[in-house]
Amino acid sequence: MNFVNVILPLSLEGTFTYKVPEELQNQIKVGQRVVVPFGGKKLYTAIVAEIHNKKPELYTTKEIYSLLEDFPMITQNQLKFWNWIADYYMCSLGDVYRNAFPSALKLESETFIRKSLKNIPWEDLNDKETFVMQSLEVRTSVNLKEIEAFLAKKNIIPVIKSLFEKGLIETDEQIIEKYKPKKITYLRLNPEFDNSEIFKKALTEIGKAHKQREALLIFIQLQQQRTTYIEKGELVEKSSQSVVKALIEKKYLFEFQLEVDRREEYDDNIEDSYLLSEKQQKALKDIENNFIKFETVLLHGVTGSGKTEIYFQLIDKFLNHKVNSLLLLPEISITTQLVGKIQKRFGDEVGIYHSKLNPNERVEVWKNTLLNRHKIIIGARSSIFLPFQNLGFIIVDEEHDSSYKQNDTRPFYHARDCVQILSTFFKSKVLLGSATPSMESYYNHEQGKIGWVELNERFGNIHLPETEMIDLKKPLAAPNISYELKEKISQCLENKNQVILFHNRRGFAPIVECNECGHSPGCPNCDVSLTYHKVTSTLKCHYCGYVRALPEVCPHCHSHALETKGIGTQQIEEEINHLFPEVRVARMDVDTMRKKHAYEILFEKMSLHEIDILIGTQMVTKGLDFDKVQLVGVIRADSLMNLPNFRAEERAIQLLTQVSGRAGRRKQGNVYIQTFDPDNPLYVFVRENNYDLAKEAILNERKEFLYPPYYRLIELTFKHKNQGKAKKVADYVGDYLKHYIKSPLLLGPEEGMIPRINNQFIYKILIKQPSSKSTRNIKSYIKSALERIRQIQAYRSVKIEIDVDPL
Ligand SMILES: Nc1ncnc2c1ncn2[C@@H]1O[C@H](COP(=O)(O)OP(=O)(O)OP(=O)(O)O)[C@@H](O)[C@H]1O
Ligand SMILES: [Zn+2]
Repeated sequence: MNFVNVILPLSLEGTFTYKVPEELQNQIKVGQRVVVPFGGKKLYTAIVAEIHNKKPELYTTKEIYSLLEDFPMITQNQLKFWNWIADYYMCSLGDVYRNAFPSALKLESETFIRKSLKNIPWEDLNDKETFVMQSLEVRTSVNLKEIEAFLAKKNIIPVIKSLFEKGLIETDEQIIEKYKPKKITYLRLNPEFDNSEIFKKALTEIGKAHKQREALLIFIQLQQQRTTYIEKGELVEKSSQSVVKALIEKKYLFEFQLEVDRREEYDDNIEDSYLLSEKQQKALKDIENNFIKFETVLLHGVTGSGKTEIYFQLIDKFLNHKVNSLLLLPEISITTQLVGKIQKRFGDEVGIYHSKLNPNERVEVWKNTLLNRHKIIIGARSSIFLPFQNLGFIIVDEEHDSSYKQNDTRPFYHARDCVQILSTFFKSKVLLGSATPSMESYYNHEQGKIGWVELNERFGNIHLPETEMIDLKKPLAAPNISYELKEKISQCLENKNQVILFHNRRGFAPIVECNECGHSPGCPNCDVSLTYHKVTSTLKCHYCGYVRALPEVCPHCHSHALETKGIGTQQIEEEINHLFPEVRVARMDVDTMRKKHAYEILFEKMSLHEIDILIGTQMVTKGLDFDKVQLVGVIRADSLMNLPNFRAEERAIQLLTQVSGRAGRRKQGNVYIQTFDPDNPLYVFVRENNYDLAKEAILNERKEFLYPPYYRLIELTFKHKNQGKAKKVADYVGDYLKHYIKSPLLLGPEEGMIPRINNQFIYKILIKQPSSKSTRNIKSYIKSALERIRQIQAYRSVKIEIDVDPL
């Protein structure tokens, strides 16, 4: 067994073979981290995927440099899971590795150079070479990135090469471990002082240094009281930095360091579980019965029905059988109320994993999971990648939520769907929960693949809120607030209750337009209009981040007739402040929630009733559970329906149902939906709380127009800064695929909905396939089309992304 195949953190197909040096042969295991050279002098951290003795015939193998630890960081199950993801989502194993593994554990290679021992013949060097050698006079070693500061990038390699050939420098690869364990400094007494004679003598030697003597006595006292080590910080606090330093210098005390967990211990009281209501009890029983027959069960429980409590009791039952659980939540909910609730119940058994953790905290949760220290993991979508031990139960809360799909970096996976595979490795049970289940889950239920449990009553037998439509064509109290809504808000506030208002656009106004010439300032990098942010008096692009000051005159015709069109949350806030000057208003959107702990502060204020009206984007629709929210208002429902996406209606109904669900969770509440089109049949479903009927309508349409869940989609995106090139490659692939896939199932290539983002022109191809069929063939056609593209030099620079099951 002297070869290994490893996974490199690169977007390259397959694994790579290396030779194992003799001294490592007995130590190497699958799943371990190793350092390997790749592509010239670069070093990477790779993961061992396979150990074998098949010597590659076509090339000579390089050797592994070193092992990073003597145990596997990746489990066998994870390797299987990574392979499945790479295969299904059509990306490389390296893409999965890069995304699934904590960044702090992936070492980075940087080439360093240092001076050799040879004398420097300064007069023979050209000025570029002189620069480099001078920098090495002041520092022993410099990396190539730093040289970019004084030499043009393209010159660096030739200059370094020449100095190298002259024997003046040596290159030197250094690996930088990014993960820094947290260390605490402790103190101990000089062991010689165990002998009381020596100790007495030492005390006299301290002489007049009273403070030192005092500190030493405090230390001894502490040590007698404790079974643990004494932290240096504690003694410093009781005495002073300089005194402790002196004691260490005089060798009365010795310092030493230990690694500790960054995870803070939960030291509050543990709460008992609640008594379930009759309905909850029944739902729980139904779920358990369904698990006898099905691996996956969906709990369809209306908003406020107490699904969380049912999750906890199931987790508890699994825990009693020594089985671990994973609770997945949409990204936003993770920073909110549920985390506190689960910690109150399960204390230190819980590990939390999400994107707001810093890299070191991520490593710790990873290691603790590997060591089976967390019996329960609560996390956002990326937590499916943790090295689980003994995972027996997985819950996907709000399973319909689109944040389970990763859409910014490869792999473009959907956590809910991946969980179905993950569970087969562990033979675990999966519970999906939602008040507004996805069409995919309905379909799976129809197909007999998953069990289904209904919980159609709110906890405490409280009625779901009463919903009314308000016609925006009637006179208005403010540009976007009807008299009726204003009146209802006043009443709600008079009764000392709280209000949530939902609008799906952030900023002040999506468009600034000139009334003279019709010009609307757009983003220079993208084909979109800039959004006006009044607070900062700027125009921002929500796609690439471009920002400019609001121009005083029209950039096109120089008139002063610039006006804002459309509305954003900032504008609603302004109108509300104007209508209710005495009232405490807060806004919740990406712009206000950027700071760390912004959510916690806002939720605290909401629970303490220090906020009367909360205005926000989609963020306010998810999971919030505040006793005093009696009124929910939707500013403009039409803007949800009119999005050009086949999922627009499904999403609109889900959003309206979810946001309505924030109202009246302790006592029946009210929902007011403002719209220009109150007769739209979709609103009937929302008003009557009839999600089942809505789902029928949506599913019929999906079937007719060949969309999910009846058809699977694969979307190809072509991007290039040269429009012609992007189009050419898209056409080439389209023509190739036409041989195998016929018209209604192959759409495009066509321009992206936004034809240019961040200076990249975009073309798209959409492929459909009946869900009953495997996508294997389609995927192989796509692969061979892309292989052909890679053969053509001129086309290689076009970026091609494959999105399997796009949302
Ligand atoms: N058995 C119980 N005893 C006491 N309180 C309960 C019980 N079950 C639920 N509750 C309370 O009822 C409220 C609603 O429950 P929960 O937040 O779990 O609803 P949900 O089904 O998750 O709703 P949503 O889908 O709207 O998020 C919570 O404040 C919860 O603490
Ligand atoms: Zn832009």
